[in-house]
Amino acid sequence: MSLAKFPQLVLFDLDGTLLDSAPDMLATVNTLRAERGEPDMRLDELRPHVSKGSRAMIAAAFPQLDQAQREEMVPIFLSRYENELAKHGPPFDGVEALLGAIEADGGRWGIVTNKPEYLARLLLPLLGWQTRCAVLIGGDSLPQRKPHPLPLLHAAQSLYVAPEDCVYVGDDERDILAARAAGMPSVVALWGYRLPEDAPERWGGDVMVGSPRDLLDPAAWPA
Ligand SMILES: O=C(O)COP(=O)(O)O
Ligand SMILES: [Mg+2]
Repeated sequence: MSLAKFPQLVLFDLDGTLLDSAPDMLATVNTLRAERGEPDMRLDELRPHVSKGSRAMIAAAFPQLDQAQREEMVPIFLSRYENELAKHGPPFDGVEALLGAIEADGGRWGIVTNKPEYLARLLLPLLGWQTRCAVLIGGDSLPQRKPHPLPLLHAAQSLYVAPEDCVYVGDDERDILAARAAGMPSVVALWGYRLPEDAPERWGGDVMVGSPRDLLDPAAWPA
């Protein structure tokens, strides 16, 4: 039997890391496009933008709008997305097994997302995670968001764990930049959302992993 253990606190990004939210985002975008008489966008067109946040998705879905018009659409996008939360996109395959394995090992896990906190909090009970997630920080919970290290440092500190004893798992460059700035080891989640020009091997993560199932082996985590 391996003596390796999971990190005592694992912090996860949400969209593109724990949750395959791209289909929910696609339903949101297509509702807005239908309201404007525009045809549906395809999943493969929207998916690469999902971890870059609502503004990036709006820019991808409505390239004809100027900056001010896109900004006006942000609250409308978020309110439409509230109707689609966890309706079309489940956690990625292997995520439930991984969270269960961390818990069975006596470890804790939490979420640090750039999504507005109220939306992330609405998702927790829909996913059955409300009593299991030890800490949740959203993009508007603190004065700074990822790639700033503050959300990761705050999450670790709130549970009295040193940053170097945590690991952050995320699918976007800003996730890895935030972890590095926080002095926290990081895992690049290659199963998530990326643009063709993104180069995850250059982000400086400690390990790159292809599937949540790969992390079921404690030896796969940063040493
Ligand atoms: O909504 C966003 O900005 C993306 O969310 P994430 O940080 O969970 O990937
Ligand atoms: Mg993400």
